[in-house]
Amino acid sequence: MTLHLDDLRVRRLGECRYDSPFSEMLSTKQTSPHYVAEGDRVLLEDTVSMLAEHSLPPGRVPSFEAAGPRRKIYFDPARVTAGIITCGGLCPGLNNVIRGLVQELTVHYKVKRILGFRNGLQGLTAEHRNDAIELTPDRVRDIHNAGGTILGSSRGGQDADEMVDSLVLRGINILFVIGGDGGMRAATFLSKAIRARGLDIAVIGVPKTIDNDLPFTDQSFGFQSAFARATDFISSVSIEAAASPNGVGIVKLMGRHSGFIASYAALAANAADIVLIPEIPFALGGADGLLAHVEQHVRSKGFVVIVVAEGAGQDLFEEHGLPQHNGRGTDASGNVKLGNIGELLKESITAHLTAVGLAPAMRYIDPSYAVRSIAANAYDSVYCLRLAHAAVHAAMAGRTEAAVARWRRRFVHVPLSLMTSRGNQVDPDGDLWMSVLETTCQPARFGSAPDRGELNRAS
Ligand SMILES: Nc1ncnc2c1ncn2[C@@H]1O[C@H](COP(=O)(O)OP(=O)(O)O)[C@@H](O)[C@H]1O
Ligand SMILES: O=P(O)(O)OC[C@H]1O[C@](O)(COP(=O)(O)O)[C@@H](O)[C@@H]1O
Ligand SMILES: [Mg+2]
Repeated sequence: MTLHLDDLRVRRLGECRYDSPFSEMLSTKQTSPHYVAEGDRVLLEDTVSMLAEHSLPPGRVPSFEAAGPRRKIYFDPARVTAGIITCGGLCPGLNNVIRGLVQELTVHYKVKRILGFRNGLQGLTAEHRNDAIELTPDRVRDIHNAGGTILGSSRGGQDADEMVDSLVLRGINILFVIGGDGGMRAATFLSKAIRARGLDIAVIGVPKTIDNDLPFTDQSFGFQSAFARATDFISSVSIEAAASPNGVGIVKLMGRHSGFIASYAALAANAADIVLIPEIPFALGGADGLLAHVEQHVRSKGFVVIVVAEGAGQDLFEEHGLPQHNGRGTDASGNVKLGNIGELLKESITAHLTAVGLAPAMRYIDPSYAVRSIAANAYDSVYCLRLAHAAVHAAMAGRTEAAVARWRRRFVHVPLSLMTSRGNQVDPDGDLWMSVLETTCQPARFGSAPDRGELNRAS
């Protein structure tokens, strides 16, 4: 997809006429590698060859608006009521973002009223709009020490007009939506309804997901904490598998469409023989299939350790007429329910090894919720705080229908239309997957699984 400068423009509610409380602090700042003045931009691409391909003057090269405080702001802070919602699956750092938003809004911008809507979009329905809680620095002081979200979260759609009514009735001028791909779509959907009514309400997304499946962000917050936790489970399973005759260790990790957690955790633990991710199809049977490789590991090394992302091998259920293992259908948010690949591997590996006289000691764990419900680690805590700062600056400067993200290590504003334009997946031809292959020594393909080109042509 070729992006042009116009695709990267962020919508503004209007001219910034108020002095920012940061204007004094900013008056001495020059544009520098660490501070970008209004008007300067962060490049979309960062290699000379990619830039050269455009053959465009510097002012037309695709670039993002840099995040950060402006000297002039759009909203009069004294009249602002801000709202915050968290939606979708849990992710380490949700409370850190809430805390960062509340602190930045109150301490620096002196915003007096912040409402936390309960349980995701549900909190914006007529039934629940009055359940919102007042968020103050006192209320959020210690919340970053705990996982989860003090506001609660949910899946499932709500009526856009009813949600906009709630924003109007509760006097909201700025809404922060902390959510994943679904949450960013919901923010877009809400923004459109707000725009259709000509309302002066800014909507800013803070992208969250342990799957790291959102585009235009180097890594989503919480991802580091989540894969670090997942690493512990891989280490435990590998110790168990190694200590048992014909040991088979399987760890199933989250990752609906993207195998980032599986790949990073496997690299960090450096104990997996096989990593299976949604981006790379694989075959179970046949001379080069997964089962033959598992058998080979057990025969030569005595045990095998497999890390599998939940979205891997979904084509196997139908292809082999295998039971769906709770798959099929969609959840309340419209996400496809997946077949349980962990159970499928456990059953087929047990059957295969037993049939060849290597009855296995199976050590299978699915630590999914244990991985995503923890508090943010130190790295993510910093990241969440800085994203929260960027989100507040963006909203106060009248940006809307945008998300804040870190892109090529700089904080930027990304139009929601781009955030929801595609997913982010492990590139089978990229350096991350190459590192996985180098570490595990697994083959590039298990069996005669169709290559990606064939799959794309078929769909
Ligand atoms: N296309 C959409 N339009 C409006 N709301 C959506 C859309 N997609 C998802 N949502 C809502 O956004 C919320 C979060 O989505 P979900 O997929 O559950 O989690 P996540 O934000 O983590 O991806 C849910 O309440 C869901 O109903
Ligand atoms: O059981 P739940 O709550 O529906 O969540 C399961 C999903 O949540 C995730 O952890 C994260 O998904 P979202 O970021 O889209 O919420 C997925 O990896 C997983 O498929
Ligand atoms: Mg999602």
